[in-house]
Amino acid sequence: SFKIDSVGTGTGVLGDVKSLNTDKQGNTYYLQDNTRGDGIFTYDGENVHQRILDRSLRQIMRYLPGTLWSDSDNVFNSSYDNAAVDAHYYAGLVYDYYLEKFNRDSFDNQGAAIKSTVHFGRNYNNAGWLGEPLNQMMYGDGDGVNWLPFSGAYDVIAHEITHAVTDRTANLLYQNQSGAINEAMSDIFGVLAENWAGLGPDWLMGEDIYTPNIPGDALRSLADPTLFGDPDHMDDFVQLPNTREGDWGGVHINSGIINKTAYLLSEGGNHGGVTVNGVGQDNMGDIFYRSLTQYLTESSTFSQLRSAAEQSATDLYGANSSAVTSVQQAFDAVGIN
Ligand SMILES: O=C(O)[C@H](CCc1ccccc1)CC1(C(=O)N[C@@H](Cc2c[nH]c3ccccc23)C(=O)O)CCCC1
Ligand SMILES: [Ca+2]
Ligand SMILES: [Ca+2]
Ligand SMILES: [Zn+2]
Repeated sequence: SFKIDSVGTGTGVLGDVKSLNTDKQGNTYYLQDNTRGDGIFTYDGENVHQRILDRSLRQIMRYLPGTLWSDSDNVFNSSYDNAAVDAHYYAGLVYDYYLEKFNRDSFDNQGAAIKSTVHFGRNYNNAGWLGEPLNQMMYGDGDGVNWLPFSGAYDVIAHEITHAVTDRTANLLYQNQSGAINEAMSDIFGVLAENWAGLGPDWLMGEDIYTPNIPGDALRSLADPTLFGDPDHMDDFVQLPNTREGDWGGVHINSGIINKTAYLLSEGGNHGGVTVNGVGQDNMGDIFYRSLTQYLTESSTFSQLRSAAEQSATDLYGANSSAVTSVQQAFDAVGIN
């Protein structure tokens, strides 16, 4: 069927109203945004997680992506709609971020369709990027106490889409130091994208969907990872087994060291006995984006990230630029040589 672009409105997880690019087919409106790349598609998982017996990816694949979200009047204002509204709207904003800031057309730089499944599971307290062969995001509803529906946070959606960018570029192995860099890249561009959209500025991850009854906390902090129990220096690198229980060698924990590095490079500060002269968010983002897309590989270590960032800063600003010095200061400050 040929596409008819329409514009609807919807209410997000936090009760905010926003306009949505939809697709009109007959008298039905779908959460299909035809204005960006090969499209942005949002699906109803219909609580698939509860229907999967063994929770295996093979089982999940039988049910995902679910049903393309449809509505009869192009007004998505029921509570069941909230998670879909934000998944759809924020995915479009993340597409715009990568296109405007890095001239990257979707996560594969070839306009790949961006697909999200919400209502992946009632009380399912997580979200994620499901790589090959699904190549889509999924969002749990959260338990309502510790978590709201995960698509309600722009930085979470930018985090997940950045996993897709990483998969198509450095393809950093999701374990140990390469996995912690993978995680940090998603947190860093999650925060930068949110600040770019004017929905911050903060250096926190997931604050909009984390513990709705407790203000001011978050899943992670890039400015001070230790606020939520993550390390901010190599002296505190956490050795964990490369298992699910060990968070694949602590990828969501040791990412704090790289997150802190990015924060210091951007904002400057004194840490680990070192003074860092900040270069600002845009320049930090350019240095980390160039590292991710031009120099890092599957097995890159923290030390190789330092080399990649120094080379990227040299490429962008010159060998004797203050930016190169700032990169060296930032990595010195967290003890990465
Ligand atoms: O993308 C990621 O890194 C996380 C996806 C984890 C995942 C991996 C493989 C299959 C399924 C899910 C999801 C997010 C995450 O950081 N999850 C952490 C923290 C977390 C979320 N829900 C939890 C429940 C219990 C404990 C920890 C958590 C984790 O999975 O560790 C990213 C932003 C918010 C949720
Ligand atoms: Ca945030
Ligand atoms: Ca909270
Ligand atoms: Zn992640």
